[in-house]
Amino acid sequence: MSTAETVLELADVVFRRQGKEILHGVSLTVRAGEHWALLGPNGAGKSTLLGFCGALTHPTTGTVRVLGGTLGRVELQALRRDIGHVDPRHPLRSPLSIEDVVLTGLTGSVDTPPRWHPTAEQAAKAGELIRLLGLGGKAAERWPTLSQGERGRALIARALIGEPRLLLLDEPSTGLDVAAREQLLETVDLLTHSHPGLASILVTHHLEELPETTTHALLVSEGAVVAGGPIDQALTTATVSRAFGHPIRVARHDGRWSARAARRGAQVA
Ligand SMILES: Nc1ncnc2c1ncn2[C@@H]1O[C@H](COP(=O)(O)OP(=O)(O)OP(=O)(O)O)[C@@H](O)[C@H]1O
Repeated sequence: MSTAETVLELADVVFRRQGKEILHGVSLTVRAGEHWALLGPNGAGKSTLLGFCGALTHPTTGTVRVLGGTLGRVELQALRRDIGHVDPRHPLRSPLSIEDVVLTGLTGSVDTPPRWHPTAEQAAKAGELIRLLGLGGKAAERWPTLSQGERGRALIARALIGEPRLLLLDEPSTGLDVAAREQLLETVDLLTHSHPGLASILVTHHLEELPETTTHALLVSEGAVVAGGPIDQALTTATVSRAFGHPIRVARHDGRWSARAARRGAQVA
């Protein structure tokens, strides 16, 4: 078992809303340096789980410890500063430049607060991250003119500028064409070298959207865990077929995952 520091711990988490039990006792431990995929069909409970990981929601019962603080006992705002949350539905309306968007990661706001100016050090850090995320030379380009892929990478830089210990990526490849998706995945893979202690959780419906550096997976269905742990054990033809309620053949080539329907007559292991 890894001795790396525990970044996130969900213990027997139950979540009820409007008389309906949405999560039925989910447990998960994420340690520094681990890169988790959170996978499951529509309505499985992935976004609800990510809400706990991001210190946004409290469980009905069970405990959630994020970065050493137990939800319900610590100030959520303080915890959130150490969590980088990449939301593809980032609600930006004004024409900020990439540099400005990245700097809003320091103020925790969508727009630049009035009269706020970065220090030289903060501006240099933003520039460094913009280059790391493959947007060098585009720092002054404005949000409305950016492609989906560029926005996605800018949001990762925004999430990283506060030097978080936990990075949450909510369906980061949604809406990207194949080249933009591949660039984004390559960028995520690079983070294992540039930010070695960082832990991450990436939500997706598609195995093809998993970065090669994903180390662990949690497969959920109907509010319960189907499989969880090191990725090679968690993602198999049997577990993925069970989670998605359909015979699906899972394969891994050159570090990348794929899933396709098992054809009638073919045996599913
Ligand atoms: N606040 C709420 N009140 C009532 N039901 C809710 C609430 N939040 C989520 N749900 C329900 O809980 C279930 C899980 O939702 P969740 O959004 O976590 O699933 P998901 O796996 O992220 O789905 P998708 O892949 O479609 O985004 C769904 O049936 C959803 O309708």
